[in-house]
Amino acid sequence: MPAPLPPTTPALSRRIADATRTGLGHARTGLAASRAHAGRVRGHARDMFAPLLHLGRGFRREVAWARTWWKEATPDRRKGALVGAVAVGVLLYFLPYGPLLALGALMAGAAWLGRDRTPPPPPGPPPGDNRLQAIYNGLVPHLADTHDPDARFEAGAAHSKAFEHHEFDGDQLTRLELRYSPYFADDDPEARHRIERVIEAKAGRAREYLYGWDTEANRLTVAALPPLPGPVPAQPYVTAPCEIVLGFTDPTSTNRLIPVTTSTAADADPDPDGTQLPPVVWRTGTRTNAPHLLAVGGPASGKTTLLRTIAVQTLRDGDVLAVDATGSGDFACLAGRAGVLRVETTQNGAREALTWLREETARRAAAIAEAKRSGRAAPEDARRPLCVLLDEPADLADPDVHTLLDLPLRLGRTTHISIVATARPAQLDRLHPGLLSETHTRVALGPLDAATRAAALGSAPGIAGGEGVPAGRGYARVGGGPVIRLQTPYTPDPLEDDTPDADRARVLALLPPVAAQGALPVHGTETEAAATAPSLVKTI
Ligand SMILES: Nc1ncnc2c1ncn2[C@@H]1O[C@H](COP(=O)(O)OP(=O)(O)OP(=O)(O)O)[C@@H](O)[C@H]1O
Repeated sequence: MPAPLPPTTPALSRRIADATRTGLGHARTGLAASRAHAGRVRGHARDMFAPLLHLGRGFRREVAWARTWWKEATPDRRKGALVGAVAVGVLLYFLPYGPLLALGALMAGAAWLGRDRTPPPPPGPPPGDNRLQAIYNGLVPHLADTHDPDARFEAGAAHSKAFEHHEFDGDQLTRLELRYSPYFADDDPEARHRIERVIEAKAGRAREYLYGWDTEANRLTVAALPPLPGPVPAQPYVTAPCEIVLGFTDPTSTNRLIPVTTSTAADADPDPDGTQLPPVVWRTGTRTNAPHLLAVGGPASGKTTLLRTIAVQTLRDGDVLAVDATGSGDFACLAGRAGVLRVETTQNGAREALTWLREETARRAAAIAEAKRSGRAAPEDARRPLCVLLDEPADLADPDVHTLLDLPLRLGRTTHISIVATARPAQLDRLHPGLLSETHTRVALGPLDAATRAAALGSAPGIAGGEGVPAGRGYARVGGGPVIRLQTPYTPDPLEDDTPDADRARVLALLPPVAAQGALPVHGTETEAAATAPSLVKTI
């Protein structure tokens, strides 16, 4: 009698189940490996015997052809063929190498007949065709027009009806030229924006596109823009006096290149030799028609970093007055440096600084006018570049403070005074009208909607798309020129804890030394501001 099986416990059942699972897994893996091996052997055998298989197929076809001919031939033709075959056989028998020649002919015929006769697959649609058709279909609701004599956009039509030229890089659309109905309202920004959004949605939102609207020829050219170089670390730039590098742009947007070092603290492979990049240069002083600048961007879009970039460049041959209406102390690194007249962070301090600025403008204007009257060169202290940094001046509560800016804004060019202001998009409505009308150099940073970007730049950029715009990336419009892309340099606050050491050292090396007469403090309170107010006017 067989011994009774021991009772199964839950642990034992689990072990049995695990063992079964492991066994099954091994069996499955083994089976898959043997299948793969068999497949490989089959493949090798097929390659090795390919000529024989080819000939065999040819012989079969020869036999099949002969059989069909025999079946379909009339008795007379069969007889004729038999006689002919016997005659040829006899002839070959007596001919030197005759049988060998016959065998060769038979094999040549088999080789010919055994060739692969499967027709090549019909050519598929050209690469990117589906994408182009998707763009076309997306545009039909916006561009279909029953009045269009050429009916270029119609539901169900092929994209070639309207798309005249396209270029792809792999499966990425890089260029598209299309024609649209002459009745399309191509001068309406809203209508244009709708078309651009459809194209971006279907061609890929990750890249930026340059739109060229030729309203005379009813033609739209879309060009995908390559990514701009990443942030360039703060460094001294090769520029003329009164030239400020705001950042870098596309090579097609400027005809100038300057040498720069592109490696940052995070780079494992430093780049001591540098490279040449196309700069966005803003000119201040008398030879410009746009001595004032307004930078617009949302929170943490890089506005203050841009102001620091401008400050360190101005301090090479000019003075800086910084008014931080946000009170965040982002310009503390400038305080007390040679050439930095004052760093203000309070409302009272801002009023005093701007009052001094108005008086300084009047003094410079009078000195320059007097010098001109008497036929002398303007005195040095009336010509020294002065850059006034106003971080978010819309936060200055006292409306009278803003009017103090009117004179410096108006006389900035002749008195070598430049005002650089920043604003958040929501502050644009509250900004002093003078700041809007006199700042002809504009910068828009970070992600902004199309309408805000156009309002900030004073003109629609003609470039759209590109998701997730990082801090320091945006657009610039210098002196009413075209809107161009901009990547600002990375000039972080050296006093911030999280600034990498190499970047901190780089920015500190660019700043002038602490002034001999003693550092001016960053005023945290209005009392401190009042206490230091007399030292505001710098004696030159
Ligand atoms: N060009 C740049 N390259 C790399 N990082 C940058 C660049 N510009 C700014 N940043 C980073 O983005 C963050 C925000 O920058 P910043 O303080 O200048 O923005 P902001 O617009 O002044 O912000 P807020 O309006 O909140 O004061 C910082 O960490 C800064 O280091």
